This record gives sequence, C-alpha cells and structure tokens, in this order.
Amino acid sequence: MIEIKVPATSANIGVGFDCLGLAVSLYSTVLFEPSDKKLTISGCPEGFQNSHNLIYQSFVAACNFLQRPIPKIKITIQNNIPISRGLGSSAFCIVAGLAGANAWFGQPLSKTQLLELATKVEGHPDNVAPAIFGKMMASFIDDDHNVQTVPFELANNLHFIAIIPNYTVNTDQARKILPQEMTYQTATYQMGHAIALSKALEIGDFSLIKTAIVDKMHEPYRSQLIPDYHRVKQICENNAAVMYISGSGSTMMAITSDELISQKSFKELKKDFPQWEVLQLEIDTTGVTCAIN
Ligand SMILES: Nc1ncnc2c1ncn2[C@@H]1O[C@H](COP(=O)(O)OP(=O)(O)OP(=O)(O)O)[C@@H](O)[C@H]1O
Ligand SMILES: N[C@@H](CCO)C(=O)O
Repeated sequence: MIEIKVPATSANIGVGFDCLGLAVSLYSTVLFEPSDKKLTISGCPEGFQNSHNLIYQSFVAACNFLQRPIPKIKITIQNNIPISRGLGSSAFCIVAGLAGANAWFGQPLSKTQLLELATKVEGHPDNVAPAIFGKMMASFIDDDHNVQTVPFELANNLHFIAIIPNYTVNTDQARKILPQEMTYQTATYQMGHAIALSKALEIGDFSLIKTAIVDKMHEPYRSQLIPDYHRVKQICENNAAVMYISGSGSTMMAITSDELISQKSFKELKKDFPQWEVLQLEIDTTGVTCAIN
C-alpha cells in the first residue's frame, strides 16, 4: 500500500499574490491500493467519489505523462484540510495524486518534475510548491514556461494561527472580483513589500512583517467576500498579531512573534468564534512524503 501525506498550504501571505506560499503542520493522507474494481474512492464527500475526483484526475495525469497504463485502484482519503477555505485543499489533491502515481511506478519523477506537473494542473505554483517542498516558497513561471521556485526557511519565533470560518469562499469568484489592471505605482509598492516581507519572515523581524504584509492587490477586494474579515483583523491587531487572507479565503492566517502571544490570541479567537475551527500551526519543512507498506 502507498501512503502519501501532504501538508496544508497558505498562499499569497498578503503581498505575494500567486507567487508566495507556505506549508503548515496540518496534514491529509491518501492511501493507494490495487483493486479488482476500476476505481473506488472513500473518505471524501459523495460528490467527489467518482472519476472526476481531483486526486484521481491527477493520478491519471501522472500515468499519462509516464506513458503507463492506468491501474485499477482503491483510494482512501484521510482528510484534515478543509475544502475551499484557502488552505490548499486542491493543491493537496493534485500533489497526492501525482505523488501516488509516481510511487506506484517506482518514483521515476523528481520533486521538481512533480512541481511542473502540479503547476500545470493547478494553474499557479504558489500552493503546490510548498505542498511538495515544505517551508515558504517563492515561485514563478519563466518565459520558457518552466516553474522556478526558491525556498525560505522561516524564523523559529514566528507562530501561525489559522482562523477557519464555517463558510467557504469560491476561488473562481475570488479571482473574478479582482481588477484587470494595476498601476505602476501599485506594482512598485507590491514588489518592494513582497521582497521585504520574504526577508522579514526569514529573520523573524515582526515589526517589518507588520508593515510589509499590507497588500493592495487582492485583499482589499477579497475582504468583501469574508463578512467577518474586519472583526478578525481587529482582534488580531488588539493581540499584537498580524493577519492576512490565506489563499483565496475564507481562512484568515494570524502571525505572532512569540509563543505567549500566540496562546493568548488563540484563546481569544476560539472564544469569539466558537462555531469556527481555530488551529495553532507551525511551518512544515518537509512537504509531501511517501511511505510504502
Ligand atoms: N478531500 C477532498 N476530496 C476530494 N476533492 C477535494 C478534496 N479537497 C479538495 N478537493 C477538490 O478541490 C476543490 C477545492 O479547491 P479550491 O481551490 O476551491 O479550494 P482550496 O484549494 O481549498 O483553496 P485555496 O486554493 O484558496 O487554498 C474542490 O472543489 C474539490 O474539487
Ligand atoms: N493564489 C491563489 C490561491 C488560491 O488558489 C489565489 O489567491 O487565487
């Protein structure tokens, strides 16, 4: 049996729209086994238990890339990553499916090749890169259509809290709401902030993180899709935490500069949003893993 474990990922990190993402210590696992039937899937909503399932579609994409026959297969999902909440559930499916097929055929693909394939399926590399490599990754697609990705080790003093509403935000809608164009002035603002934020997260300079994370490219528009955005932001700021919209939302991710502040913010957020999931998370530094039993 093949067991693939993939971390949840938090894309954009404020000013890194479609290029920054980090892996966190929340994991989903997929088991792949030979079967008598063409396809059996369990562990996900019934609507996804068919051949359109993104894990299976990605498994098939890897089989096709490797020019191997598609095996009869049983897929068992042990899911902890909430679906359509901005924590990379689609990246989890894509990476799990590709890595599952890779393991099935004896690991012919490197992680870099998995990233190329995963980016083709997802359309952008910001979630799939940290799902594969762990850490924070800065990624882009170059003029030859190759995916370039650069790892950042984040400072140990930083702690993350995922504040997960009990409602979803549709990624397509969250992309359609964005303007078509941006001025040079805003582009310059974003570049300076994204470069500074990457360094600030690496060295754990919380005061620089606070200034550099303030986005003008998507958060002002997407905050309209999250009714509790301003309330959560206020609570985070009152507790000396900074907050950004994780991926396309609805999750909001708080960053704190030490363990005590993290505990305090966590307790307050849990108290204020009893119907929501609030999780204290660390950075995952490994990315996707594979065990063969
Ligand atoms: N556990 C799962 N089982 C089956 N399909 C899933 C599962 N998790 C996610 N998916 C697939 O991924 C889609 C959700 O992708 P979407 O991009 O909307 O959200 P997300 O990846 O969680 O958010 P973001 O990209 O903002 O982090 C679902 O519609 C489904 O197709
Ligand atoms: N960078 C993507 C992440 C969600 O897939 C977005 O913000 O739309």
